[in-house]
Amino acid sequence: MQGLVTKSTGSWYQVQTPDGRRYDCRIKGKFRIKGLTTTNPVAVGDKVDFELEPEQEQGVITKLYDRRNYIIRKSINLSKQAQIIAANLDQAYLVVTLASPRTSLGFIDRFLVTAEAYDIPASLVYNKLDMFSKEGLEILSEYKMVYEKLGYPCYEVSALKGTNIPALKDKLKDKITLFSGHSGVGKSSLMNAILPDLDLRTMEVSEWSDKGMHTTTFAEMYDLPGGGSIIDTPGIRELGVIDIEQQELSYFFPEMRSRLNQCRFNNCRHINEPGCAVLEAVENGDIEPSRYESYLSIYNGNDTRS
Ligand SMILES: Nc1nc2c(ncn2[C@@H]2O[C@H](COP(=O)(O)OP(=O)(O)OP(=O)(O)O)[C@@H](O)[C@H]2O)c(=O)[nH]1
Ligand SMILES: [Zn+2]
Repeated sequence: MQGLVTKSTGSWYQVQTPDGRRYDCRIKGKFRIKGLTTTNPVAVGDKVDFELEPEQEQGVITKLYDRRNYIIRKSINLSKQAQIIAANLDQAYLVVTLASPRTSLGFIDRFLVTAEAYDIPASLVYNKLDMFSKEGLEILSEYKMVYEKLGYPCYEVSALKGTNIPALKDKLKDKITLFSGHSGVGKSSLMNAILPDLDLRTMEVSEWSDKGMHTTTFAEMYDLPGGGSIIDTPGIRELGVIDIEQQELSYFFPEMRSRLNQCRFNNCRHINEPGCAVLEAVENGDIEPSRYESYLSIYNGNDTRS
């Protein structure tokens, strides 16, 4: 049978067939991806073949189909190992807040660079709109302008009050969307507002523990009532930017990418080179200083997680 992986614990995978049934499956044999050593070979969003074990409700995954794209998380140790979080995404949404807690611009830019590197369209969802003062709303519209100009759609919502949730739902229709965000930005509240029957989740989790499966999920997919699905990544703070060479980094900033062929040197690092079109654009205000700071920070390998 063919199915879609909707949940993964690293040893168990939940696979959904086109008729909507879900089966718990294990993996048999080895699945290797060229050039990438991963701790989990199959991830949420993967299309697989599986066979049910005789007289059992559980199955064995026998084939993994090619991925359109995938996102990974670096392992904590220094080995080259990575964990695949999700595969075959149509878009990635980062939930952010301007206050309580404030999502830093460095964090946002890092997320956007990662999405560019994986070739996944990214959007920003500003939550807790109900908390904004008049000045706050002005700052918000400035932020939105910066990112929208770069081609990243921005939405302002209140999960608490339900503001602009129907418009957001429209954008999710028939797409597979990854939701990401710092702890406390209201990602869970937002998902509850989008998926009215999310209470199902807690039930499923306890069912899994009854079977003695360990229930630390990397990611989980939920179907939207009107078509499409969203992928939640509980406990994952940041997507890993691995495999980006320093020389490639500017390519993942759209405002730099469009100027790269105007630099005097074709191996320009855009740091202090004469005739650098990027530096020139920063100086005359065509590139946002905060974006350039993020470039330098990622270039120098600094952690911008705060
Ligand atoms: N005022 C306001 N508060 C909100 C809104 N959305 C969420 N909150 C509050 O923000 C806090 C964090 O919300 P959660 O939904 O738990 O946030 P989360 O991002 O899932 O965070 P973790 O559960 O830590 O991963 C809670 O106290 C929510 O009630 C909103 O739109 N407006
Ligand atoms: Zn340059």
